Amino acid sequence: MVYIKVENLAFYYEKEPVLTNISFELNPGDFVMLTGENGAAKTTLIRNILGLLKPSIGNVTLSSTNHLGEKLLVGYVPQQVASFNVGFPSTVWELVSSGRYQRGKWFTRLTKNDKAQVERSLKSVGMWEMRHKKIGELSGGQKQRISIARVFATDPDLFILDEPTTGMDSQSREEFYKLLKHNCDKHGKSILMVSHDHEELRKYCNKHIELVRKEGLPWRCFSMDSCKELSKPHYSSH
Ligand SMILES: Nc1ncnc2c1ncn2[C@@H]1O[C@H](COP(=O)(O)OP(=O)(O)OP(=O)(O)O)[C@@H](O)[C@H]1O
Repeated sequence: MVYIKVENLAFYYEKEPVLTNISFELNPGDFVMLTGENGAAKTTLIRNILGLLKPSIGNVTLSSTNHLGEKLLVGYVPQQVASFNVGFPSTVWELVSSGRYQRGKWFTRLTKNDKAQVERSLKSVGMWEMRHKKIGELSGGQKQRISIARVFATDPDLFILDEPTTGMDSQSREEFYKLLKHNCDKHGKSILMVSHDHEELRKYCNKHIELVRKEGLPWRCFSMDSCKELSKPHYSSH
């Protein structure tokens, strides 16, 4: 089963090419790191996958179902999402709980199950003790963790994370990578993560996509060599 299939993708801003020759697949249980220098179009690639930008050439296909045959749920943490202002009125618990409400059902009460998932999500990013704090009172790194916890609370099948560990210290980063890997190996979750922390992250990932600039390409245009297999994924749906 394939969650994301990218076939010969190229993308142009106006007439300016920034991506060319991108092809890869992401399967259940895959933990994929996406690297490349600043401006290598990593975010642009993610926005093409999410359907926020339309490929200029080629195709991106996102599965409609997960490995259990249910609707595929995608959790996206954009780059530098933690920009809630000082006056943001919600508490940590309220914001993360909002990940459990389904669209159009804002007045439904959280079930016991929902609350347990919110608790697990907050604990997984080390923010349980801070659940009663106002969002505006948190540090940048703490706000970033809350954004991640909210995505965890939705229990997605596919995580698309754009530099999610910005503002985290190295111990928290390592714990976060371990948690993600556990979710891939044990529950068949899939992850596509943009990162500049590739030395550390490569211990946890099973695939690596690097966007590189090749001889003969326009100066802003990046391409990929391969989707390198770093290890075998542990998860098998059979
Ligand atoms: N809306 C836009 N219009 C025109 N050019 C853009 C637009 N957004 C990004 N670009 C350009 O596209 C290129 C890729 O940008 P992108 O943000 O995808 O890179 P990135 O690899 O995610 O960078 P970073 O590591 O710095 O976050 C850059 O040269 C950038 O200036």
